Amino acid sequence: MAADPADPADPADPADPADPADPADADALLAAARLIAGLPPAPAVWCSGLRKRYGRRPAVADVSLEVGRGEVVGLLGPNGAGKTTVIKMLLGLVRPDAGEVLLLGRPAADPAARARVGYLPELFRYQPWLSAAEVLALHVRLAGVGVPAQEQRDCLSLVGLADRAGDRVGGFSKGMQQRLGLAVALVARPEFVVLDEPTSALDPLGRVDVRDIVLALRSRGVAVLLNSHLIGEVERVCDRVVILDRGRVAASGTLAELLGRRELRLRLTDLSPAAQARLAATGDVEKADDWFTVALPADDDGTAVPDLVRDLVTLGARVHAVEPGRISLEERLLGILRAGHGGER
Ligand SMILES: Nc1ncnc2c1ncn2[C@@H]1O[C@H](COP(=O)(O)OP(=O)(O)OP(=O)(O)O)[C@@H](O)[C@H]1O
Repeated sequence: MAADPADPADPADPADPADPADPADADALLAAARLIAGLPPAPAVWCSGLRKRYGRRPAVADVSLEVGRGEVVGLLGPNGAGKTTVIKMLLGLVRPDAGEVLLLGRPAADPAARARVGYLPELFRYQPWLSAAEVLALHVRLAGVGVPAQEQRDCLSLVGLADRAGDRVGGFSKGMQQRLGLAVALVARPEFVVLDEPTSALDPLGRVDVRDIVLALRSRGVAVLLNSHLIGEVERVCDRVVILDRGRVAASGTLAELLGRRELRLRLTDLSPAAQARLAATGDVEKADDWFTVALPADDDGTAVPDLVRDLVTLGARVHAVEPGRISLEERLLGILRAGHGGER
């Protein structure tokens, strides 16, 4: 007989709650609890199909991404690409028009999730009448976390503000305010840290400090989402990169995936016109003395290099050296953005 979901006594009724006093239900509850405890923790953040429009202008057209626990992900893209808007939607600060977000496995607006997130916004101003130490203490209270005073002082030392703890924030330089913002993002022992342009006002030493801080966070299993125009910074610290362009994900992947073995350097002599044409047919070629750098096709299935070398030799070229070249993230980023704009930028 089919189960009757309307019958409260029917065990198949999904609305009939488990009774912990019933040994069968208690065993099932225990098994479910063990199953859940054994699951890996939810990603630091996950989103799918995010969209946001301001008036008639789409700021974010369709963005899906994930930051795993202990992972450092870089967000790159030109001005106005939608990076800050995505960040704000991930943190429940801007309501998406469409799409879903899970922050540490919970809805983005859930205070329990937000209390475990550290955020350095792109634009911020702290209360100018408070001292740096008071600003930190205030944020610790807002996060509802007990952080001892010594740990708060350590946090100010970490960002290089130990000797300015008692000074009013109103008298801080831009870089010092940014350092304080970083301390605020870190002080409540977050599991996920979002840094929106954390080094825009920092001197070179400050930038190195931020890099070290991000790497230290990762080594403690803290996930980081880093939005920065400093591509070298992203390249040095990020495990993965998401490139946004006009509100969409233009590319994403690990640095190895994005940069890959997409170029080949060859030292060649006795290059006939036919061999030169064969080289040019592979991809863009740059020449410096006897060295040729050729871009490999993005869809290379592993045959491009052996086929090229075989053909060059057949066409009479002398092949002295063949080595993989690695383009920089900056070159890759520009290539992706130019391709997306039909080469008009
Ligand atoms: N509050 C807002 N009201 C109206 N338009 C907005 C608002 N916030 C963002 N936008 C628009 O949304 C688009 C994306 O902006 P966003 O700040 O997310 O870009 P971004 O990639 O962070 O840029 P940048 O690198 O310059 O900081 C832009 O066209 C911007 O003008």
